[in-house]
Amino acid sequence: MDYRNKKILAPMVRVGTLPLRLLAAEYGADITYGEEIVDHKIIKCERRINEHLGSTDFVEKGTESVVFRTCDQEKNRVVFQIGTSNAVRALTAAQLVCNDVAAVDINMGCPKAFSLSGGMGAALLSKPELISDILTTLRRNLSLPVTCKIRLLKSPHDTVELARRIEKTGVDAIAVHGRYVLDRPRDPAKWNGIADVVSALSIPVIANGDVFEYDDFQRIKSATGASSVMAARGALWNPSIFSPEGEVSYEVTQKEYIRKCILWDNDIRSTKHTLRDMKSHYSSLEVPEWRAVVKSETTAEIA
Ligand SMILES: Cc1cc2nc3c(=O)[nH]c(=O)nc-3n(C[C@H](O)[C@H](O)[C@H](O)COP(=O)(O)O)c2cc1C
Repeated sequence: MDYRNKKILAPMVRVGTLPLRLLAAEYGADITYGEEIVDHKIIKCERRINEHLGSTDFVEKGTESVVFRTCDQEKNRVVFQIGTSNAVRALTAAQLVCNDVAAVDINMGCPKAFSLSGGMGAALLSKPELISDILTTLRRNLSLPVTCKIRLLKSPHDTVELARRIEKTGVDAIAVHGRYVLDRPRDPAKWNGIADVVSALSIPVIANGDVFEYDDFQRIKSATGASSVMAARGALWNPSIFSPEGEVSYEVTQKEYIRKCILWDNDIRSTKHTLRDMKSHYSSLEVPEWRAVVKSETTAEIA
């Protein structure tokens, strides 16, 4: 996988399932990350071909619960993001999916209590030896690209030192979310913090933070010198953000999203959660249309 000059759909829990990934790609996303999946969870799964949908499913053994669904169409651009705190488990998780995805990524930025208490996400940022162990283990044992996604540390010096250490593990690229662990999403992303990492490394750096419209892809690239750019909320609110032909209306992308959720039998909780995040950006949720969505028990009802 080439990480230069790419527009990338960021990993988003509950949101970055197959329908949103395919939609983002249709509008121009070159690489699409799946939602973070914790190693313990994927390790409990078995791979099944779903003849009916034409998908490859990773289903929790003994249940019908689909933990990760993908398809051939996205095989060359989908990135499987792992939540982990252990090199052996991360490798076991990656080996299970490695023939069906284009790359694997380790989440080192999630500040949520669930991740931190399990020693995952941003908890890794203060454990450089564990980071090296995980990334080196993956790099040595997998033939597909390995990356990680970090946040900024307290000082530019610390961030750059960590990034240099990560580069030494042989990873193919590093994504930098330009916020500190304690920052809120509404705090502005610090693009200069990303620029510091770009100047210090030779591997491609993927810049992430506050890309809300098509022109922002170029803006953040010029400001940071990064090789590629990753968008999360901007792409969730309107996946056509990736389109060089200009954004289409939210009503259109929402409809397309629901259509894909039906086609790929997306988990209803993921569909509702994603629609909620999309919708709340544009209007209050105190409207009859949204109340009807909340009550819906199937995607067909939502449609
Ligand atoms: C709904 C949602 C879910 C997210 N889930 C993940 C995740 O699974 N893994 C991850 O590394 N980051 C996750 N993030 C963080 C984003 O990938 C991204 O780093 C952050 O939102 C900043 O990008 P933005 O300013 O373009 O939104 C999530 C963000 C949102 C809004």
